[in-house]
Amino acid sequence: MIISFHYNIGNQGIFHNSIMFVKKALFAVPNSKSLPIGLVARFSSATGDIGVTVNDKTGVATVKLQRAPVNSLNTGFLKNIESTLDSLEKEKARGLILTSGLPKIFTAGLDILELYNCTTESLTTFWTQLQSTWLKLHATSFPSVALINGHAPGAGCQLAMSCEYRIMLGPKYTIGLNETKMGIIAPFWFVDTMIDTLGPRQAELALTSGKLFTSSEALKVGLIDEEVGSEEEGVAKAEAFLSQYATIPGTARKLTKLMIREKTISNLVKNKDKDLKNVIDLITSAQVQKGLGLYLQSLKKK
Ligand SMILES: CCCC/C=C\CC(=O)SCCNC(=O)CCNC(=O)[C@H](O)C(C)(C)COP(=O)(O)OP(=O)(O)OC[C@H]1O[C@@H](n2cnc3c(N)ncnc32)[C@H](O)[C@@H]1OP(=O)(O)O
Repeated sequence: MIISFHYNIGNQGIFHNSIMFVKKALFAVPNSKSLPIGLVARFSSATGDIGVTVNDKTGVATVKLQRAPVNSLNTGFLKNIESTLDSLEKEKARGLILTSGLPKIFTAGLDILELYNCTTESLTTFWTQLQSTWLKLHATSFPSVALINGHAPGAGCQLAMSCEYRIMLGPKYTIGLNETKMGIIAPFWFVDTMIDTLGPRQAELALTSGKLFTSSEALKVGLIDEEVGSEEEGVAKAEAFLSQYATIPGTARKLTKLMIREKTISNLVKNKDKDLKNVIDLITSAQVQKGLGLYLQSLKKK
């Protein structure tokens, strides 16, 4: 077994090293870093770090999101995720395992600091990037698995639902679209995605109450496909899921996926401007700004 070392200087000048085994090759992704879990830096860089490893036997890429402290999704991080997906498409990856390199958090969803005290201009940049990153993830040509190894509220749940298979580490973490709890409304394409995943009845119950599901509750309603007791088990299950596609012709697989997702995708593509306007009207209102301020304070007080 050959072990190779990679030394990267993080955005904030923090020194990292990582150990990768011979079966895995470092994938050339712009702006990406490979950080071992134990060396996650406690800073929140503008673009975050994305660790990408590709198994050179199977062609499956493991993408680890790393933007301390909670992988919240800001414009730069979303852009970084989108570039990573672009690179994987270009390099013809055979599968994706999307997971977190941080302990306890898959992603805390949208960076609330992008919503609070924002300007119409900054919100437009942020929201347009979110739409674009989501469209890319939702329509990848390769099969995708979310290995949810921590909490996944709000847009964290949305990213997970856009993968084709969800495996969640139990039993401590929660997942769901909790927007109504914050006094905001999930955008229509979040709602569409949840309906596609849970069916209208369970989606309505979940969305109206802003429910955050434990892993076993999520399994019961079909929000996740498998619950596991350890990350190792999760990786093994993700690899097993993806391995079934090794013998399925890629184009037939991809076109079938896109046919099933077409309605939800084209609903956003056709209504991007309307969606943006809805968000600007909602988020810049005095009432929502006050609520977001209180929510941020409550998170900081914990
Ligand atoms: C029309 C608009 C629609 C909007 C659509 C989408 C909705 C979203 O995605 S909104 C975001 C939804 N997410 C949440 O509500 C999660 C909020 N966070 C949490 O519940 C907890 O932080 C979490 C369970 C994720 C982690 O808990 P802890 O491990 O205990 O960490 P802390 O709570 O101490 O947090 C550490 C640090 O991070 C800040 N934080 C947390 N979440 C966010 C966030 N989403 N955006 C920005 N910042 C966040 C938190 O305030 C702490 O900050 P400091 O106190 O300064 O360290």
